[in-house]
Amino acid sequence: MENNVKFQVRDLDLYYGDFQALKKINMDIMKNQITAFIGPSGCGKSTFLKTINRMNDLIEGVRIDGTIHMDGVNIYKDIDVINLRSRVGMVFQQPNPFPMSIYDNVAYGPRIHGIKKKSQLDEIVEKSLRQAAIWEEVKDKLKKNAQAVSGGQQQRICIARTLAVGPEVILMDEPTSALDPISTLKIEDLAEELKDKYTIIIVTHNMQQASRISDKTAFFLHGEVVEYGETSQIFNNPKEQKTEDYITGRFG
Ligand SMILES: Nc1ncnc2c1ncn2[C@@H]1O[C@H](COP(=O)(O)OP(=O)(O)OP(=O)(O)O)[C@@H](O)[C@H]1O
Repeated sequence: MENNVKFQVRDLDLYYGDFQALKKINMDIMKNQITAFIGPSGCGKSTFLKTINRMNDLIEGVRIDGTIHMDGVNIYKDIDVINLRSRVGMVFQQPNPFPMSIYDNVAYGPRIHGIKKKSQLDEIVEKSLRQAAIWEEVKDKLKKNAQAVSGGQQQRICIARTLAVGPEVILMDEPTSALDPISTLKIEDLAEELKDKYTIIIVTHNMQQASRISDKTAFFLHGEVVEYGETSQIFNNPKEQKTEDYITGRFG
């Protein structure tokens, strides 16, 4: 396997009971890039994203066939879920800080992983908040409840919480859809900065966002990947008529 491939997805099918939500997905997702998933509502973007850190395993009646390898390791067979989730972090559509202080939110994961020393936690909290481009805004109110700041700030705190456990991959499920335009741009800038160190996969309904920040784009329709390639190619010169129809707004 090429060593710049982070995830190798082969013939992935996912069923919710009788309903097939993903159909024969084949995709190589690259390290240190931003990969965007686009497509109309219900086409399977979030379902696919969640298979990457095995969030669907929690749902009753889900069946998954095919394989996903991360750095050559089968994530459904050869790695436990706890380990996988510490390496593959996730940021959700609605900022979801825990009802506790900003500091405790970011220290939460490291504490679960057994880090107790205050100086070490202080260091991780500051570093993570800095990386999430929110340190300057919250450094004087780390004891404040994380739910009592703006939505855009909450989302960056959630990103810091994800970074604090030292993941390699960040999955983002429509991370800016609940945010105002300025906060959205901050998260987009942040994603671009973070890709030097992380592999980022983002589900977005916002096509400008996908074309602004992603390196590769996958267009999903009815559980299938219609087209996957360089973002500039997908947006400027799509090979498939269905992709063109979607990105030009002819259906959606
Ligand atoms: N827990 C579930 N049980 C049964 N069906 C589900 C479940 N979650 C999703 N689905 C179905 O699977 C399909 C894909 O859903 P998914 O949420 O992955 O789509 P999406 O492309 O992310 O949509 P959106 O853009 O609206 O978030 C949809 O038809 C949805 O109704």
